[in-house]
Amino acid sequence: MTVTTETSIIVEGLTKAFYEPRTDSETIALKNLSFSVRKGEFVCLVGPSGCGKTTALRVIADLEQPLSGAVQVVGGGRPAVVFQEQSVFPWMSVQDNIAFPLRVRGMWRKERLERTRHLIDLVGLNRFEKSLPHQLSGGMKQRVSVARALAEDADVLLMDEPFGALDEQTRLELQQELLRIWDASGKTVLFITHSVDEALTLADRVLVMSHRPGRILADLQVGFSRPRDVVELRRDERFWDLTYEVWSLLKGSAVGEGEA
Ligand SMILES: Nc1ncnc2c1ncn2[C@@H]1O[C@H](COP(=O)(O)OP(=O)(O)OP(=O)(O)O)[C@@H](O)[C@H]1O
Repeated sequence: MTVTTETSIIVEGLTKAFYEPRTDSETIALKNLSFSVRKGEFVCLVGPSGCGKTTALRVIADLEQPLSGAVQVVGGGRPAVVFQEQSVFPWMSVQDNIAFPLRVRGMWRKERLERTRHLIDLVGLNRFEKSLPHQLSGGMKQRVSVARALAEDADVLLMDEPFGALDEQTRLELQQELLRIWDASGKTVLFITHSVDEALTLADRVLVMSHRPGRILADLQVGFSRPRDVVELRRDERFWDLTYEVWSLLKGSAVGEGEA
């Protein structure tokens, strides 16, 4: 794989297996997975349930060790991660949740307050600074998670089905906001989703994975112009052509086909 100054994430020949001592069995989650992501690119990983998407992301985030292969996040710094389950601290206000990574970094109070205020503004949570998570809707809690990940100020943002548990309308709203934030931030985003629709709405490139053990079936360019309007996009015939293409690939990769 050619590594250039424009490369942000490199995944090469990644294999990961989980051993289950109770049944003395092994699950091969990933086998020889390779791909790369350019700096500032928005890449979505789609694939059937259990194909190893989360495992790949956890290895990239250094939360899991691979059996073989290598991962490199160029430019240093740990990637920030947003998970599907709302990973906010329930006892902390919106403001304190978002400020947490800044506090850990030892940022001075004045600067921390300014930065937190900016992030609250960015994710549209004004008037809710003092609220506790249980007083917020699911969509609002995910806004807090996104803001907290942005507070980490990492170049790479890894997102694992962050909008998966939300209703369609809230999901569309958050997709639009994420695009706006990403446009302004220049961050590299690797975003996992089950939704073909969501992947095509957000990504510059969609990587389609096979059933477990996951490998890349296709690497599709999504050439819609930016900034995108998540609703208007649906008037574009290419959106539906690509939807068909991805679904055909997923349908062609039958369950068990790729099992080791
Ligand atoms: N900690 C673990 N211990 C044992 N097996 C695991 C572990 N984590 C994942 N697996 C197995 O590895 C395979 C891949 O799981 P993974 O969560 O990466 O898939 P996924 O594509 O993210 O699935 P989904 O889309 O449903 O979240 C699955 O068969 C899963 O059961």
